This record gives sequence, C-alpha cells and structure tokens, in this order.
Amino acid sequence: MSYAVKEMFLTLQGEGVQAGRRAVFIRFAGCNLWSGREQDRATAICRFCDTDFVGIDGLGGGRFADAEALAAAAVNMWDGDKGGRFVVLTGGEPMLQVDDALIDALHAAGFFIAIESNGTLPVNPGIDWVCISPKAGSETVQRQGNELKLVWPQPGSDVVAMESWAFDHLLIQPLDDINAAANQEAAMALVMERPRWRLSLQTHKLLGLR
Ligand SMILES: C[S@@+](CC[C@H](N)C(=O)[O-])C[C@H]1O[C@@H](n2cnc3c(N)ncnc32)[C@H](O)[C@@H]1O
Ligand SMILES: Nc1nc2[nH]cc(C(=O)O)c2c(=O)[nH]1
Ligand code: SF4
Ligand SMILES: [Mg+2]
Repeated sequence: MSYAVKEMFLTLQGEGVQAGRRAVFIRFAGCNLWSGREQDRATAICRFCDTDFVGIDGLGGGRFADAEALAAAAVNMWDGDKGGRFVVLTGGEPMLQVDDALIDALHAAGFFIAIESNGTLPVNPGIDWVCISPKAGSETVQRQGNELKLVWPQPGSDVVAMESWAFDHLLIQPLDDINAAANQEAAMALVMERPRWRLSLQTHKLLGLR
C-alpha cells in the first residue's frame, strides 16, 4: 500500500505523557471527522481542529510508495543516535492509513511507535503507545490504550463514563481557540474536581516548536 503524508518533521512531542521526548512526527493526510476545508468546519463532526492535514504538499510530505520507503524517510528525519528512536503517527486520522506493513517497517528500523488517534477506528495492535482523543458526536470504539487525552471543554463528552475505559492515564487538554484562557481555567477546574485526570498542555505552542 502507498501512504499519503501531509508533512514529516523532527521536534519534541509537545503533548501528553510523552511530552518532551525527541520525536519524528508523520502527519498523514485526511480525516474521517472533517474534510479539512474551512467551508466545511461548521458542519463537521470535529470542529475545533488546529491542524492542516489536506494534501501531501507540506515539508517532508509526499506520496510514499510502500512501508519501507516511509520508514526510511523517518530514519533520515531522525538523523541522530540509533538508540531512542521515537515516531508519532498523527494526522489527520492516522488509522485511515496505518497498517501492519508500516508498523513492521518502523519497528525494523528501531522505532518506538506512538499514535495520536480520534479512536473511531480500532488502532493497530502493534503500536507501542496509544493516545486516544475522543470527539463528541463520534463513536469511540478504541476504549483502551496508554492515554486518553480529552480536549476540554467539549459539550457532549461524558468524562464519568470515560473513567471506566481501560486507559493507564487520563488527561485533559485545554481547547486552543479564541477562548483559550477560559478553556484553561475550565480544564484546571475539572482536574481539581476529578483528580484521576491531569492537565496536558500543548507545550510545543508555548515553546514555539512545530
Ligand atoms: C490534530 S489531532 C490528529 C490525531 C487525531 N485525528 C486526533 O484527533 O486525535 C492531534 C491532537 O490534537 C488535538 N487537538 C486538535 N485541535 C485542538 C485544539 N484546537 N486544541 C487542543 N487540542 C487540539 C486532538 O484532540 C489530538 O489529541
Ligand atoms: N510538537 C508537537 N507535538 C504534538 N503532539 C501531538 C501533535 C499532533 O498534532 O498530533 C503535535 C504537534 O503537532 N506538534
Ligand atoms: S479528528 Fe483529529 S485530525 Fe480530525 S479534525 Fe478532529 S482533531 Fe483534526
Ligand atoms: Mg498538533
């Protein structure tokens, strides 16, 4: 299978439990909860997306013919010590494209593989670190993993129900929009009320990283 990749870049993982780790990000093109076109945002299932995932024209992006070609590009992007290779599969929705061949090729290249997924599709069982970010108005079928990262506030999200899902870590991430300050307050208030949750900040935005 070939893969449509919007962009690929080396940075620090900005969010969640793995925040601060050197990471290659592979951002897959396309999502099942929004077309990515601004004119469709108001009618999309997911309306707050902070990411351009349309097309394959970003830096390091392109159409990769097979899993080996994409893994080789990720190794090239890592450009450092073979130990500690860490890749984050994101998008768009990566599970629209990620398959066994890609997981095998990335493992063969020595990568620890993390994913950022909206949870509407089962994640590939070979992935080493599963982060699911549920979206109100969609069905979260992937209810187990390493971290659940809920963007907040999100009307229609049932945090109490989510506490019974099988995640090792529960995180609340303030919604980054024009009400960012109020959203941070709301996220902190939720953590104070429900201490099984902890705050996840988008540290790459604070640091001026990609
Ligand atoms: C762009 S998404 C791509 C992966 C996948 N489609 C998903 O939604 O999890 C990556 C992460 O950014 C989060 N995110 C997207 N827009 C955001 C925003 N405006 N504020 C805070 N987090 C946001 C998502 O919830 C997800 O955890
Ligand atoms: N530095 C950095 N960390 C991230 N963690 C999750 C991201 C994403 O867009 O999936 C992201 C991103 O876009 N940049
Ligand atoms: S599901 Fe993820 S990639 Fe898709 S629109 Fe929402 S935040 Fe963006
Ligand atoms: Mg991002």
